Amino acid sequence: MSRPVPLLTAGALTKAHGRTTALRGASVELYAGEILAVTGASGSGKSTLLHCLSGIVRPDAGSVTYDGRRLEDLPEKRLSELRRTEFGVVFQFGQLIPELTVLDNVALPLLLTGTDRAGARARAGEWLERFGVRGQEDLRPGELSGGQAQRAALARALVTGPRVVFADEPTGALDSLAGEQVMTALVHTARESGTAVLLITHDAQVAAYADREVRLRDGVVAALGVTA
Ligand SMILES: Nc1ncnc2c1ncn2[C@@H]1O[C@H](COP(=O)(O)OP(=O)(O)OP(=O)(O)O)[C@@H](O)[C@H]1O
Repeated sequence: MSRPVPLLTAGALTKAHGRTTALRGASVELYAGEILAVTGASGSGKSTLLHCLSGIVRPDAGSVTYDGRRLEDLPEKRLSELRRTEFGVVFQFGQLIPELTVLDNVALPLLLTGTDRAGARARAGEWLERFGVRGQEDLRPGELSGGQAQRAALARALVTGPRVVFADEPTGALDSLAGEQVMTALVHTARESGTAVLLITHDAQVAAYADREVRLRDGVVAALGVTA
């Protein structure tokens, strides 16, 4: 049987932030529908790798290929469009927009991709319900618990039906019960919709939700292993 083609590939990425070199030739492959954990010590380059893979940051050298397209060859406008339609992102602190209601936060990515307001709000409501955030649609994010806010952030990341979700320490600010609820919701929905997840974590319990794990050490991928 021929090997499947990765959906997203980082090839020998290097990236420096001023005088600090965060990535020194990191290579990784993400396959369609898989959940890949990227682990490693603080400062090993995990977030920088995620930013390069998701097209938020351009690497100094090396290549990122998504579905046959090299991100570095895309003009900024095409790259933004691709990020809006194909990628979803969740950070450690959900980064919901504080001035908008929870419902409008989740509806926003749909509005940005051309869905009409009524349709976007209806779909956002369905996704919030799916993530167990009920009856809080009209609150501001600051009025939610940490776990509810992260589940709303997941709804926002998944509402457009992306093929890849990038999750940077999505449970890092939560207690273990809320963290488990967030991970269960993320894994369940990703499996159901065939969405690939690149999950950054330093927590072995969180990494255990993944199909596969890669470990970064000093900006390179140090080891490959199967966790499940
Ligand atoms: N914007 C920046 N400006 C300067 N240095 C940075 C910047 N972002 C990251 N770095 C440095 O690059 C290195 C890698 O950082 P990165 O955030 O990618 O690692 P990480 O593994 O995600 O760390 P953590 O687990 O602590 O979030 C670190 O030494 C960090 O201090």
